Amino acid sequence: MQNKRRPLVAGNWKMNGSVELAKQMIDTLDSSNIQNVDVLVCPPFPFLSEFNGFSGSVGAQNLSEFNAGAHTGEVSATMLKSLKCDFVLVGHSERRTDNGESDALVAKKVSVALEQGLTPILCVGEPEAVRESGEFFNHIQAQIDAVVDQIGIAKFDNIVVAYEPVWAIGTGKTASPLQAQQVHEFIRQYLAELDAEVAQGLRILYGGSVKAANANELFSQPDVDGGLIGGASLEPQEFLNICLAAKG
Ligand SMILES: O=C[C@H](O)COP(=O)(O)O
Repeated sequence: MQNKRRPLVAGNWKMNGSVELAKQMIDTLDSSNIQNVDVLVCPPFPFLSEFNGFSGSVGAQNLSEFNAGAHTGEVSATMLKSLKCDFVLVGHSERRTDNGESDALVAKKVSVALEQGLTPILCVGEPEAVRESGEFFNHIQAQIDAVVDQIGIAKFDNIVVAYEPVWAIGTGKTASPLQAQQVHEFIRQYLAELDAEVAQGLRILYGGSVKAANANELFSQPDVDGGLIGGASLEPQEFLNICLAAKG
């Protein structure tokens, strides 16, 4: 039987990179013949087509909640599919902050991605003040509830969740393996109350200052199924080393 929780390592380039970096990344990853890990690169929209023929997967960093029409500057799920995307990040904290994406909008985007056959990577996580207040489980639960209400628990079979504590993103301040495990376990147990089988098969990635040097310890936690990598995914060899750390 296929391992539904096969490790996944996703690189989120954010608003960085170039055609040249795409070529270097593909060369490095394709020549490494990585086994037993799903590798995903999420470059900015203009570089998606550079990944045609890449041995791993390609994904987008965002999608529109609309399918087509007069929505200037938006990119639809159908367009992403035509560019061979399999995945799309939804609700990254930078979009929640910079673009005011609400839990409800994020839930709608997850639904649209699924309808068009994309696998959404639902990003959740608490800001520093929420962590310090001790209310982080409630914060994450609300982010997840919005999506459960929109799509139902059964469709979590076709999504990936990424836990990214906002205070750990791009700060060099990684969550400890214990802190990551604690939240991942919470997410899985919370969803297991709705459907144990779906929760057991759900991939939950950790994101926030992951590097090759700390990846192994984070990925060894029982409920951590890989990573969502920002800064370190811009360096081909470093990203490859993180992918290799996920294969167990
Ligand atoms: O999507 C990736 C995350 O925001 C993590 O970014 P980072 O690895 O630069 O901290």
